[in-house]
Amino acid sequence: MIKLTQIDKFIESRFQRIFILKGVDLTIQQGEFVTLMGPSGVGKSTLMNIIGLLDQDYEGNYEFDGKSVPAMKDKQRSSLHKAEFGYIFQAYHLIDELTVYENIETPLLYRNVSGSERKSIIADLLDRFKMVAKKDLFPEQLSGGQQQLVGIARAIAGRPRVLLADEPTGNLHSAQAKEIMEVFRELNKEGTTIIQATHARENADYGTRLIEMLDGKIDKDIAI
Ligand SMILES: Nc1ncnc2c1ncn2[C@@H]1O[C@H](COP(=O)(O)OP(=O)(O)OP(=O)(O)O)[C@@H](O)[C@H]1O
Repeated sequence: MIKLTQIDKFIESRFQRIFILKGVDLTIQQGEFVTLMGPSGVGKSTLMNIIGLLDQDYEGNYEFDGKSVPAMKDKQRSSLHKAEFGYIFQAYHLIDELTVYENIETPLLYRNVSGSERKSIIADLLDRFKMVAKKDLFPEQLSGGQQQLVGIARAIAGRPRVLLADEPTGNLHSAQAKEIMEVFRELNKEGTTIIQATHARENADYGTRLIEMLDGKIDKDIAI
């Protein structure tokens, strides 16, 4: 599904080229649950942004479902991003002025999903995450764990095949973090491919594969 070959990402400073990723080869099959770990600044978020089609500024090849991503036109890449990827961030990135319901609805509006279908998808998600009673509240009226559940609901509303989660439990206490990881495990069982970056070793135990990065490279790649 995802095949990265010899990916280099670098920035040009005045005197030298600084590599953020160097020679990364990585193949991820549909249905895997992959955890990226490694010290801060090692390139985890950079790699996830490349995988999620948010960063085009790199060298090497990236094939998604056998199609070369660098060869795609911007429009094609952007519709692929919208159709196939859901993104979850450490800092939730919910829209403060919108209710829980409206936050979950946003990506569906971009995808031109009909009103009745939107209602049914959101009702299912609210039910699944036990947030029905909270649907008219605003993000600031929720706990961190609840905000992250809304972030997940929003990310999966469009039924993406790949879920990218960048330090998704970084702001949560351990019980909330566990709840989020259980949701990921369930989504993965239903067939969603999950790629998470985390500093928490216990989060890796929910996955099927652990990749440790060092100095912009893959240092270890272990099946769990
Ligand atoms: N646009 C950019 N310009 C300059 N440096 C950058 C840019 N993007 C990333 N970097 C640098 O690349 C390195 C890798 O960053 P990245 O965010 O991918 O690391 P990370 O492993 O996700 O770290 P963390 O665990 O702290 O989130 C960092 O040293 C960062 O400062």
